[in-house]
Amino acid sequence: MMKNNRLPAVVVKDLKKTFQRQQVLKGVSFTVESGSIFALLGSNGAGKTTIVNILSTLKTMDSGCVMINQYDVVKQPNEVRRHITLTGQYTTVDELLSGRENLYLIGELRNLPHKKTEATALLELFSLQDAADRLVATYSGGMRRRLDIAMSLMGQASVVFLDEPTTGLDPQNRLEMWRIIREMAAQGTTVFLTTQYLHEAEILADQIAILHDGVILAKGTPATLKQVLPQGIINLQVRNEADEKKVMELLKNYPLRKCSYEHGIEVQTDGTLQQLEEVLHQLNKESIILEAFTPKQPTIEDAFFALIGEKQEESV
Ligand SMILES: Nc1ncnc2c1ncn2[C@@H]1O[C@H](COP(=O)(O)OP(=O)(O)OP(=O)(O)O)[C@@H](O)[C@H]1O
Repeated sequence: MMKNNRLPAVVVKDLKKTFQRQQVLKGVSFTVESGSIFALLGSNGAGKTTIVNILSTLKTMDSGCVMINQYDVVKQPNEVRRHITLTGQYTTVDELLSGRENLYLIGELRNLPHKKTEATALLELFSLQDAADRLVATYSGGMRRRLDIAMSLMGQASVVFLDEPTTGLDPQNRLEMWRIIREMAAQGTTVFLTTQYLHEAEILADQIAILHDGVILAKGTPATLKQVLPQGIINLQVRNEADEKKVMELLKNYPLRKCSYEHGIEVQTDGTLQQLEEVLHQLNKESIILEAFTPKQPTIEDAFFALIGEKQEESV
């Protein structure tokens, strides 16, 4: 959880980056508190990996300022590298070694004085103690992913970058990864994660930033981000397709979305009783029978689409 009394672990100010002629980052700014979980959300190609690469000194920026634990990524890259770890596609697990041996190997490469104790603690944190001395070739996909992250944590970095840590994992392994991420933060590590799963950001992160079109469109706690939405979302379910078409026409002045279930329509009102009455009145006038009528708790997913929708309308 957040420890507000400490200096921020990551400070990004007006970060800009252009590839060839495409300006991917147009002035990105945000701060990550020490010991918190920060999620960077964005659609495909939004520039999340570019940000992670710049923050972890793998790529250069065009302009702006990035500080990690008070070290400047441009002027003090070696100091920054000592404080961070980047997981994902970059570590390689040796299949012909056991999990423990893989961890020892990294400990030797990094010249760590307490590699055995660290390895044992990480095997336990990542629920790999029982499989510690088995060859990695016998590990499942989820176990390999956990070992991969454990390896990158050897050396006790204080800021961990996790680029889409649960992509491709089954639900059980995803839950296990969530537990590990929470545990890392509870032990004081700052976790910076990118994810394509909005739900994941919602349940894990202390702070979320939504990246779109080269800028941070919104940032805040999951609860604050939900507030960017009008609170009057109602899910309606009608009896058949004909009624569904009628409702779509009758309520066309409201923001509407098809629901994933049959003959379901989501209507956004301003949350006032007056608008709710108006919606019901219009349906009643046309004798449309509702199978179901449910107010809905907005999710981060709704906020994400609402924000991106607004942005696209603005640019039309
Ligand atoms: N080295 C490069 N040369 C040219 N263009 C690049 C380079 N690296 C990234 N890009 C472009 O920058 C944009 C952002 O890429 P980036 O990988 O950062 O996005 P992302 O948000 O991580 O996407 P995804 O979720 O698909 O991984 C993309 O349009 C990509 O094509």
